[in-house]
Amino acid sequence: MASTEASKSGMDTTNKQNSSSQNHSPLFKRSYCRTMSGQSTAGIIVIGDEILKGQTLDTNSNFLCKKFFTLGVKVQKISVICDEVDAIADEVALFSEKFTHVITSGGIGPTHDDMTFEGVAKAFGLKTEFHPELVERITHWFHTTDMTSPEMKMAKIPETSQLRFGIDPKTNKPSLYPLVSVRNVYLFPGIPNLLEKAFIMLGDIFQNPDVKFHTDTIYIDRDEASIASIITDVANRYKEDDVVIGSYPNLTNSYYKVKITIESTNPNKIQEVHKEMTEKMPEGSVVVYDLDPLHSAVQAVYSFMENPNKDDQFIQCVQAAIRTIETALEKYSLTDICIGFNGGKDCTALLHLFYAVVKKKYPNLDLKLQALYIRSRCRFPEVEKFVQLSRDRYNMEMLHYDGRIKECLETMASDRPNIKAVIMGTRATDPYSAHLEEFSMTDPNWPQVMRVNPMLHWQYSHVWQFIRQLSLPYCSLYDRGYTSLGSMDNTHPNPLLQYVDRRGVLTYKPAYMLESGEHERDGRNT
Ligand SMILES: Cc1cc2nc3c(=O)[nH]c(=O)nc-3n(C[C@H](O)[C@H](O)[C@H](O)COP(=O)(O)OP(=O)(O)OC[C@H]3O[C@@H](n4cnc5c(N)ncnc54)[C@H](O)[C@@H]3O)c2cc1C
Ligand SMILES: NC(=O)C1=CN([C@@H]2O[C@H](COP(=O)(O)OP(=O)(O)OC[C@H]3O[C@@H](n4cnc5c(N)ncnc54)[C@H](O)[C@@H]3O)[C@@H](O)[C@H]2O)C=CC1
Ligand SMILES: [Co+2]
Ligand SMILES: [K+]
Ligand SMILES: [Mg+2]
Repeated sequence: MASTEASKSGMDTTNKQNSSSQNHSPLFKRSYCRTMSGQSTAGIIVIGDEILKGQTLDTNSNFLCKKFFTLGVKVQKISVICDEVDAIADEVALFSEKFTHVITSGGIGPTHDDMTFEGVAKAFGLKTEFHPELVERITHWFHTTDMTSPEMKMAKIPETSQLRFGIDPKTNKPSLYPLVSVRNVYLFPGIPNLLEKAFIMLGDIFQNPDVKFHTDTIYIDRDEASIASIITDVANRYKEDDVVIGSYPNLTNSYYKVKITIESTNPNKIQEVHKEMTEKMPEGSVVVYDLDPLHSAVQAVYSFMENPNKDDQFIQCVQAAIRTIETALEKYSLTDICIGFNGGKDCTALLHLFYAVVKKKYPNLDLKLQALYIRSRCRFPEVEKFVQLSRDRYNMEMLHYDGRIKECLETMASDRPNIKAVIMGTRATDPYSAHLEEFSMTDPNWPQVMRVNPMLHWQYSHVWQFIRQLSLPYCSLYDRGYTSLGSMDNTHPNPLLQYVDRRGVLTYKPAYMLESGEHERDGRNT
């Protein structure tokens, strides 16, 4: 079976062989995007009428780009083409020339519109033929020996194809269905979870064993235009080195406006560029930002416990909050307790504390945290959205109720009698909260649950210090001058944060810039 391409297709092997072997060397110069020496490149061809008709959103190419990035392979181009033999042949021939690896997604199934095998064969001037091993599998699988059946069509692949069976990580056995490749072209099925499974099993064949890629990220809290010359200047100085610098503005993140990425095969180079770039940036513009604060939640939260600084009020408050939550978890099991989460800043800080203390106490927990969310009428859509995002981020089971808090608690008492305690972000400066303690039952004329208030003595500034120090996401309204959230008809941005920006537009500073915490409710009519 394994015949060399030359004899089969009678092609002039010299220049074909050289050129194809030549373009296998990752060093060839005509690549589109900058690559580092030794770096392999890839091209992705998404095949499917359904994509071009907008009926199916292409997720395969994004999945493949993420995977290739971690493998250190530089994806240079993605193209989406229709299920047509000539379109496939042309694109595959071009990509096979230009890139180290070519991935096709789609069109290898049994239906009439699956033409990828014919297309790839045509790209290399090959015929398709029944591959004995695939015939045998398909016969056995679909119980058919009819060579004209649609199923058997999947066994008709380009001559000289290679079959690759990965090891299924779940069963640790060879995968049932092989991946077909022809030269440097790998033909994946279009169905996302089949493509993803196949790639996860086989992706290592694309890894450059001898080159390791390092990436580093710098976050800047200035708009990109104001620092573009610095970035360009540094990038030019390292143009000839094995360094690729990227700049990515982000208009919605609460912590940074530009993310700078530095990629290189040489870790020392990365250090050098990092140092030079950060030194050249404006004073105070480089921010420490944690992309995934949940990942480091336990370590970050419990590092406060090790902080010996006895007279730092903020540290004391955080330590006290951790201890109160730990005590609550001694008294109540996770089914007895829930967190009152209404998307506000206080319970945003509280949720992270609660999450970290629970994770420390129950490291292998797969239980969802229970959260109570009583929705007031005409609530802000931004709050609603943030509550959903937080639910997913912290894997919470939301107990939703609509209406007045007291009634909702009554309803909860009957349909969730297991809830005995609610952890809340109440602070003593909240209305009617001065008398509260860390553990205070609800008032006698209220449904009886234990209110747990770990943040009772936190000041307004402590809440923001905690949130921002840990890069916690928070409701976007707080970046627009809202300092305390009620419903839309009784809340507006805090007048104390108001200012006129350089274009003469009236804007508001973010909530964390409010100096005097006692004015936190100046934006509330009630
Ligand atoms: C579980 C619970 C028990 C209560 N018990 C009493 C009581 O016994 N006597 C009494 O007079 N008042 C009680 N209240 C009402 C409370 O005193 C406040 O009026 C109410 O929490 C709104 O506080 P706030 O406007 O300061 O908002 P926040 O400052 O946002 O409230 C502080 C914390 O309460 C929790 N919380 C507030 N509103 C909600 C909500 N809609 N959904 C989920 N969690 C929320 C959050 O954890 C929040 O961090 C209770 C409220 C709750 C949620
Ligand atoms: N198990 C396996 O690994 C293999 C299975 N097959 C068979 O082939 C058929 C499916 O393979 P193909 O014909 O290649 O699929 P296809 O090209 O027919 O696409 C199938 C469906 O996958 C989705 N899809 C396609 N491209 C996508 C993209 N880029 N992003 C997101 N979604 C996308 C679309 O919903 C499309 O209708 C099935 O019948 C399967 O049994 C064939 C080979 C391998
Ligand atoms: Co198909
Ligand atoms: K199809
Ligand atoms: Mg298709």
